[in-house]
Amino acid sequence: MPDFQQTVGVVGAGTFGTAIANLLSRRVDVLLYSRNPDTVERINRERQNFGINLSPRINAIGNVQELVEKCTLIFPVVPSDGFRSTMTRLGPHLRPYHILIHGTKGFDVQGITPAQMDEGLLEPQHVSTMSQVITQETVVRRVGCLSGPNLATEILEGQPTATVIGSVYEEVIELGKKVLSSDAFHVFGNNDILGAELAGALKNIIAIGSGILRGRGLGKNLQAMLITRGLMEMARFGQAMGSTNSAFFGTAGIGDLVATATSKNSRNFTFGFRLGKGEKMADIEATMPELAEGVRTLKITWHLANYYKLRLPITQMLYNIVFDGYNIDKAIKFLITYPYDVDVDF
Ligand SMILES: NC(=O)C1=CN([C@@H]2O[C@H](COP(=O)(O)OP(=O)(O)OC[C@H]3O[C@@H](n4cnc5c(N)ncnc54)[C@H](OP(=O)(O)O)[C@@H]3O)[C@@H](O)[C@H]2O)C=CC1
Ligand SMILES: O=C(CO)COP(=O)(O)O
Repeated sequence: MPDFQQTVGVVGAGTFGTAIANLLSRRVDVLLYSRNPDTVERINRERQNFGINLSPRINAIGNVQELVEKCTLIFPVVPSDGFRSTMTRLGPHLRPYHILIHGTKGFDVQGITPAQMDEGLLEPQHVSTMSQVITQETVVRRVGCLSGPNLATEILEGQPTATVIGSVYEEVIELGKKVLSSDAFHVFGNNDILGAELAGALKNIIAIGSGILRGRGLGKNLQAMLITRGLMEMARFGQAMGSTNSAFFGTAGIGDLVATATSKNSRNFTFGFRLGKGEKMADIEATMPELAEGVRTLKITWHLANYYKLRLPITQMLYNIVFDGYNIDKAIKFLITYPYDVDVDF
């Protein structure tokens, strides 16, 4: 069995995968996997990615089998809609001794077509978190997630922040802390992995809403209320999905929500900002090369909330705005006059 302390793998050479690789390289050698041979060749030749110099301890790699044989600890950091296919590619090479800590903030949907989903047929059995996908597609059981205020652009600049590793396995949390912790990166642990994954995915929805408010030129009062009530909706949805509240009130929840819902470096906030400025969804998607996971998460969450018969007025309004072109000012009026009865209701 290879020694995880010598070489750690990262799957996905996007902005967050590169940021994680840079953090890891303070303590261990890193193999950064990209499925694109040109990306592998370029990174190894230029020793840069996204304009950031890479540590000499990072090497790009395009061979899955070699990656898995050389690394027992691997961080998959690919978008949620490519996560399952990535796991099916890694699956045949992975062994029970491997440990996977993913950094993906979104949901997987399987067993239902997009048209069936639009007909309202989505049920919980169709939706998985990334840790569930790992255990469905591979023999790996020691799984964790990274979740927290981790805007990749800031991490790549060397700015300090914190994260939480969610895992039911203490050894996964301890190992993650060991390889990632530094004076620029504080690592917490939480045994509620489901809560940490849900919080990381759901805050992207609220970040879109916050961007919309900024795009409309609205101020901090309303943004603060959106974040406050948005957090309540996240926690309520989490309860319906079976998680505790703890992750929502920590680093993975309110921590990441504040960062993502207030930063122009967030793709989700930017997506909302442009909607708020009056741009159409199709135009934004066509001109925004980066990924806004929250759009996909919003659709899945709205359908599941309907299944659970949850009343999530912010999620409802955002769904109407994003997918049905509902008038933003009417949506804001609806929320301001919504008959919320109590301030804190859980
Ligand atoms: N960026 C951020 O600030 C943060 C992002 N995250 C989360 O991390 C995840 C990745 O985000 P980010 O790195 O920003 O995204 P990017 O779009 O920057 O990069 C995604 C990477 O994943 C690879 N990829 C895409 N689809 C697949 C696939 N089907 N199979 C294998 N590889 C694939 C891409 O490879 P290729 O170049 O070959 O297409 C690319 O290298 C998201 O879920 C995001 O929410 C979490 C915290 C912070
Ligand atoms: O999850 C993130 C920060 O923690 C990144 O947010 P965006 O995907 O909106 O850029």
